[in-house]
Amino acid sequence: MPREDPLLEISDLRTHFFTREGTVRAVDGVSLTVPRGKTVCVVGESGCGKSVTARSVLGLVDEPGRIVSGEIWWRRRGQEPVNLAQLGPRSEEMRRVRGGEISMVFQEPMASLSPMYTIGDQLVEAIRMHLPLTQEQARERATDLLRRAGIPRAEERLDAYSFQLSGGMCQRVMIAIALAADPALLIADEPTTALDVTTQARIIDLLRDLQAETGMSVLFITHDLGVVAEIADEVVVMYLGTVVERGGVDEIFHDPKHPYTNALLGSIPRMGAGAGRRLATIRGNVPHPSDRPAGCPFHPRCDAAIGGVCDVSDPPHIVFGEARSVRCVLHDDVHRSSAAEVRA
Ligand SMILES: Nc1ncnc2c1ncn2[C@@H]1O[C@H](COP(=O)(O)OP(=O)(O)OP(=O)(O)O)[C@@H](O)[C@H]1O
Repeated sequence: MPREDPLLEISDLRTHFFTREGTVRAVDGVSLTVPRGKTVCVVGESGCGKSVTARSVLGLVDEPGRIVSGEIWWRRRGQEPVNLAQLGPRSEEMRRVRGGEISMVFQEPMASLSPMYTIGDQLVEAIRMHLPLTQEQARERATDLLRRAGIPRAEERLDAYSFQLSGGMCQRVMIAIALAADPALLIADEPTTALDVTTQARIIDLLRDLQAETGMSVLFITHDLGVVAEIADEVVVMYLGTVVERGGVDEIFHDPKHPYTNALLGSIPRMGAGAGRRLATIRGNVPHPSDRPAGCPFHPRCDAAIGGVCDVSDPPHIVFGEARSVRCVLHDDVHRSSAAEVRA
């Protein structure tokens, strides 16, 4: 079956940090696709390289990091594709893409807004940076965007400062700013992590509604599979700088193939699971990327690991379909039989 139209295609991306202590391979061979009009969730524990992947797309990798190889194809309709990995972070083309065609919402809404300027000033500036509108037209658009982001008394709020608003309201303002230029792709990096549970749910609903209304694509980064179930069309599971499994949201939840995906699913609270029942946690911690285990990076924490195989060889990449793949020896006939020999 031909794959849906890709808007963003990341291929074998490597983003490393060259620190005094050594090279941190934060993103080490990531490939993923965001189809037009779909929501793709990138999930994994803290430190797996989710944020660095997202920041690489927009040329926002902090010093001493840089993209060392790979491609990030941005495919605007009717235009030649652009490899964002090759654009200078401050180049004119990257500035046009960043905030205009692709925009990003971060985890800490309070920290992203300036306390020195009103919400309206910041929103109008974002609009005018990308659209040829007069001050008055931009202010009208700003009111409309705040309304669409679910902010009551939008016109009054234009004159408020961020410190006068709650965290949830600030995140709605950030979402309004992100939508200022009608982006084709919204990257949301843990946008609800800093908010209380009720506000989290409202923000997720808002993003889902806005996605349906505008038809934009969303790349949503989270460590929370509960959120993934709410919002994703496709899921990318990351572990220690690599993609270990990809699939449609139902495939990931009902037919997980990687032991890491299984372990993440085991740690989601379930309705009716019984009060006081302990949640399964994944034993051990994600190692630091500069201390990557040999073989499969997950093997020291994996209950299904095969000695002499998983701790020695890189896991094979098994492809089941265009958007369905896993990196694990358990799903490879050739490797499985050699593993059986090792065990015999
Ligand atoms: N400026 C930096 N210098 C050195 N290492 C860095 C830098 N920024 C990130 N890293 C390392 O890159 C790795 C991946 O970080 P990243 O923030 O992408 O993880 P993540 O999966 O998004 O986790 P979280 O959910 O905690 O944000 C981590 O080990 C982190 O320590």
